[in-house]
Amino acid sequence: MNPPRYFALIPAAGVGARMGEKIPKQYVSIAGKPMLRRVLDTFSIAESVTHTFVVVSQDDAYIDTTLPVDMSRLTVLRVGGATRHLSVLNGLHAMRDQVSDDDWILVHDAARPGLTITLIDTLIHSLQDDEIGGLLAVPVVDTLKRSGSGGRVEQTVARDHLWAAQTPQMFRYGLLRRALEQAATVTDEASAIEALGLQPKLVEGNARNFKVTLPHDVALAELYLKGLV
Ligand SMILES: Nc1ccn([C@@H]2O[C@H](COP(=O)(O)OP(=O)(O)OP(=O)(O)O)[C@@H](O)[C@H]2O)c(=O)n1
Ligand SMILES: C[C@](O)(CO)[C@H](O)COP(=O)(O)O
Repeated sequence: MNPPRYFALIPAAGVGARMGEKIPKQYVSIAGKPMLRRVLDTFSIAESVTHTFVVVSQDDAYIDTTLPVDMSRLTVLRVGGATRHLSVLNGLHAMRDQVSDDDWILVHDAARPGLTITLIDTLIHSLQDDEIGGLLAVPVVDTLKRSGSGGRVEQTVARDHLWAAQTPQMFRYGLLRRALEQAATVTDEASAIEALGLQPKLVEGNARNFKVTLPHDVALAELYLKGLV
């Protein structure tokens, strides 16, 4: 039997509504390069990753000018869906002829340009012998409040054992596809795996791998990418 391989799957079919830019946020330039291109460049130098698939929307007008010259380990899939969940699932269906059920899939948001090779390697080394798979995440450090009516605190939520999920989230192709096909809409891959009664492993990530979501996040991402923090 062939050893399992590692593939990256990048959902990049969102519109970036919360960012409020004229272009989808994955194409917004951070420290001189579109976010999505940064992510593609990082995976291109990850030696353990065999191939990267990027999912964009059917009418994406920006991807062609964002791609690197060397496309030998990169495929664009124009199969984006209405939600991140559907974009990932459509991507998994579209790549099915090129992967085996036992291959590992690393799903990573295009909106997390701070990912490093070290984080990819840490994730792979932590999970390569795992039965289920898992995800990068960081322990929650702030005290958490649940809001009630009128913007007032209804409850303080104990933060013990709470982690904020990042990506990549790494699961075997067959299991991940089945989980996403069966789940109600989920906001990450791990939730779909949990819905099968399984417990993904938490692997400590890094603050620099945060999700660029709001306009002011761009300045912080630039500081990380320029090595200023
Ligand atoms: N229908 C969708 C929605 C999101 N994504 C991708 O999923 C990742 C995380 O999503 P998010 O940060 O929420 O991006 P947007 O959905 O674009 O942002 P917003 O919710 O502000 O519109 C991004 O790389 C985004 O492009 C996707 O592939 N397909
Ligand atoms: C997958 C994710 O980045 C983990 O934190 C997050 O759930 C994506 O959420 P979004 O609402 O699609 O940005």
